[in-house]
Amino acid sequence: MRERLRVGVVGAGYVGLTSAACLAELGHTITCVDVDAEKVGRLREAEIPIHEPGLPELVGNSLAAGRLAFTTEHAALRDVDVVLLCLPTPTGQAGTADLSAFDLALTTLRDTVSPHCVVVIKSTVPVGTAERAAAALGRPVVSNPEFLREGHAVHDFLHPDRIVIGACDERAREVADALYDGLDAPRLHTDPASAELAKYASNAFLALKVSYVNELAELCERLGADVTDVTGTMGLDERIGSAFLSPGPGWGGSCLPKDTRALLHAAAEAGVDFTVLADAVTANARQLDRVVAKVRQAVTGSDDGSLSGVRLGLLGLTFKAGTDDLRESPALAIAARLAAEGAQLTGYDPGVRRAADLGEVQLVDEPSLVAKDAAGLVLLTEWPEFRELDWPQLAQLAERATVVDCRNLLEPGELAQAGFTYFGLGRC
Ligand SMILES: NC(=O)c1ccc[n+]([C@@H]2O[C@H](COP(=O)([O-])OP(=O)(O)OC[C@H]3O[C@@H](n4cnc5c(N)ncnc54)[C@H](O)[C@@H]3O)[C@@H](O)[C@H]2O)c1
Ligand SMILES: O=c1ccn([C@@H]2O[C@H](COP(=O)(O)OP(=O)(O)O[C@H]3O[C@H](CO)[C@@H](O)[C@H](O)[C@H]3O)[C@@H](O)[C@H]2O)c(=O)[nH]1
Repeated sequence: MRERLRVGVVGAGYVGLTSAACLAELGHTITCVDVDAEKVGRLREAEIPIHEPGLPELVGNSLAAGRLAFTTEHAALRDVDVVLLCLPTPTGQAGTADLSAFDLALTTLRDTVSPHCVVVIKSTVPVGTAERAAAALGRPVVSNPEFLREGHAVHDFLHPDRIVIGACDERAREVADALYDGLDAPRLHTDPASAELAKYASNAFLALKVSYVNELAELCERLGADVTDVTGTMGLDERIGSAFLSPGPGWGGSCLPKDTRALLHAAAEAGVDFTVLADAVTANARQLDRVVAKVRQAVTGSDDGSLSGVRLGLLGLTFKAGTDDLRESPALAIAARLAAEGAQLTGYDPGVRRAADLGEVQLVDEPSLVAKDAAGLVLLTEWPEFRELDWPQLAQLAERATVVDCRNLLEPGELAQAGFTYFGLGRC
């Protein structure tokens, strides 16, 4: 018999909302608290503020079944068996994780939850946070980091590669374990510090992989090799694996940049010179310059040509395909650099409907408007639908039919047939 728990979820963002909906699907009863009253109002109507496949259906079903409720009142957590902390931990001073929202929630919980309630941290937090929280709350606190990817959040939560539970206390560990009854995934039981570090170590390793492949792509260009064939060969080695070997405009999003900064900060504080990670971060910043240099060369035909007044169309603004998240998007960082050089930018992204924080980019709602009179198109996000665009028509609309494909998404031969001069990354 599976244990049904009364679960409190604090924070209704990508992690909190996904956890709440999926745990309700597993049969638990969920009360989800968020300080954002507007968000809570929309969630009560099953209006989902983020783009995550499957999430609207899960939230709608569980709301209707009475297994999921949203509130702004932390007091609603008085009788829950377990509380999941899903609060934001953005970059703070000098690269550390800013724990102010997290600490505020702890203060509120201290006076709210029952003495038997088990507290579980799902936010990504520095090593030692669970121990500090345990002292503040006067009870054991479990570290149970989340590994879901944006755009695949529901799938990743319900089919995780692993579930990590870091606990010092046996009962707390058992309660945290029971949350996931019904999921078929390897479980790793460890101490809170190891669980906390495992999360940062995983994200930092993913960042390393992409920085490696981005620099490799440049080497391929210089040596006349094709990066797709090089990484294709590497990826067939099980020790390397084929994931995270696609060159791009740089890694971004709400997690990899902030988590690498936080881990570097923690390493420095601990007196560890984490050079390989520091270099991966530097390489990622350099990748933005590489892309700008490539666009300049493609559009002006010279390494020092001026982009002033040049009209460029951007395809993709989010940090990757399948999400509406613009946080730390390399596409927007590249746009800012191009705009600083005087380029006039229009942008289209199937995930971005409102003109929010787009800097100098004028958002248009169809790709043909991006191509119209453009001196070049820059593909920055790997939305699959960009492959299916009417490229011959876009070539007609553009002032000059040039495309810089920063995701190696398009078929160079097809683009040439459509009339485009094509530039990819690391392709000969
Ligand atoms: N986004 C991801 O893909 C992802 C994946 C794994 C782990 N994480 C980690 O999970 C944590 C949360 O990330 P996220 O992307 O879900 O954040 P988010 O910004 O999408 O959501 C955080 C939510 O917490 C709410 N909030 C802030 N203070 C609160 C308080 N005192 N009480 C109640 N609610 C409060 C905010 O209003 C917001 O709705 C971070 O530590 C992040 O690093 C994120
Ligand atoms: O081959 C690749 C793979 C990824 N990226 C880029 O790397 C960034 C990160 O991508 P991804 O990891 O899919 O994004 P997130 O949804 O932020 O997920 C990461 O960050 C989450 C928050 O911590 C973790 O839970 C996930 O496991 C971890 O993959 C994006 O800019 C991608 O475009 C590439 O350029 N090439």
